[in-house]
Amino acid sequence: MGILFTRVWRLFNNQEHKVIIVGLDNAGKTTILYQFSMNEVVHTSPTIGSNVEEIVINNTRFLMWDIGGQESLCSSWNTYYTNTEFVIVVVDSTDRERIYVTREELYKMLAHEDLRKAGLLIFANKQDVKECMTVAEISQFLKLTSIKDHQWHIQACCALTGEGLCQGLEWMMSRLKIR
Ligand SMILES: Nc1nc2c(ncn2[C@@H]2O[C@H](COP(=O)(O)OP(=O)(O)OP(=O)(O)O)[C@@H](O)[C@H]2O)c(=O)[nH]1
Ligand SMILES: [Mg+2]
Repeated sequence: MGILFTRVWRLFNNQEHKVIIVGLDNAGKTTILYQFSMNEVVHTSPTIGSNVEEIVINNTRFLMWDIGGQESLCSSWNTYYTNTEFVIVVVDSTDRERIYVTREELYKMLAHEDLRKAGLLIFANKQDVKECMTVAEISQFLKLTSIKDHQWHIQACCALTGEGLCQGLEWMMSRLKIR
């Protein structure tokens, strides 16, 4: 019984958690994905389709899908939703004009049945740029406090330096622990 329990526990603990990284084009999704997987800044070009990487942190495995954010691609985000445990929404904090587009896409996603149980992590990226939107401003624009049916967290970050990314992952790990 003890051995069986241990095996089941390991199996459970070892499972891969599916994460999708979405957001408008140029937000920094691919840069974030490769900061997670290689710990460095890669030269990116607009993603057509998706990139996927396995990220292992303290024995916890995440399978992270970085999905292209160009307007024509947003309508295909839903093909990635099945079994997703976390949605990471990357916001370009310098892009004040399109924050409302992000809000529209965000609420469309949250209403999708396949994401009913998914946790939501918002990265307010490009915090290195002067006069970018703050976390408080983005929270307000996105009306985050109105989200009651999903666990959510917003994290300021800079994908170029990696600042703030670990804190985002830590929040995801903390959500896994309390399940
Ligand atoms: N200043 C600054 N630039 C960043 C930051 N993160 C990403 N970038 C730049 O923003 C541009 C777009 O980054 P990507 O990671 O390709 O953006 P993306 O969200 O994957 O874009 P799509 O694939 O088109 O959806 C690149 O030139 C990055 O170097 C950041 O934190 N600060
Ligand atoms: Mg990309």
